[in-house]
Amino acid sequence: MGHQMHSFETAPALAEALADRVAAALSAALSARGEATLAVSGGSTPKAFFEALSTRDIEWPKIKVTLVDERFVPEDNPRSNHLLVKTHLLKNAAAMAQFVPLYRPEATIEEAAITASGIIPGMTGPFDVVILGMGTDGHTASFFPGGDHLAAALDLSLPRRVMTMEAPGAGEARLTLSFSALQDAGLLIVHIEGAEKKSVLDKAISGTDAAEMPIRAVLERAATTPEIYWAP
Ligand SMILES: O=C1O[C@H](COP(=O)(O)O)[C@@H](O)[C@H](O)[C@H]1O
Repeated sequence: MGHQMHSFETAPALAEALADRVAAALSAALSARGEATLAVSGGSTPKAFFEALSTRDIEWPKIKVTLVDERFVPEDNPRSNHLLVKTHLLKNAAAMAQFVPLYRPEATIEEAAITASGIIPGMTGPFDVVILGMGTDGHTASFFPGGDHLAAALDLSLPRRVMTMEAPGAGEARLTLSFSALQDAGLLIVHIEGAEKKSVLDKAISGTDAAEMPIRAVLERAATTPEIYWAP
């Protein structure tokens, strides 16, 4: 399996181009089916892209947005990916989107994963668009090296679902979509920025062990060819 590389001179140029690309993919899905689904990542990288996408003139009320992963913390926690999306994406035209959070206020994270699996979009068929990030440890979504459920999360024979993940480098316990739910998106993007992440990506490309660098599962085994958007 290969990948397609899109390199930009600046992060703002990447944000605008990626917003155009995602908006076009969502519009195409809306024309075909009357609805569209988008799963986005958290972290610090997507902020400018979210801001740009929020201004695109598409039929946001018909678009369901969710997260590829989330910490098991409520929306008002500063480390919540929901808070990030609310602050930077669900505004301007995109304020009308249907956001479906991964976090559920259940007593345990296991119960939250079961509840979320029954509610969030993308559990019965491919997402129209998935935006992945990547950490400098090679994690993507909450597929962390050393994660307690990493093997199951990457197992394509297992159904689409929301899973729990704990790992030494993850901080809080996490909720994550399974790889089976992400890898066949109509448009599969890996969005990374900076020289350090480029060298992490190069290292990932030069090896095969997904347990060491889970982003390799995306690069090697995704049904949809991943498109990497990178700027220094
Ligand atoms: O923990 C996470 O980190 C990755 C990468 O985040 P960044 O801050 O380095 O951009 C992100 O893709 C993931 O959604 C998030 O939960």
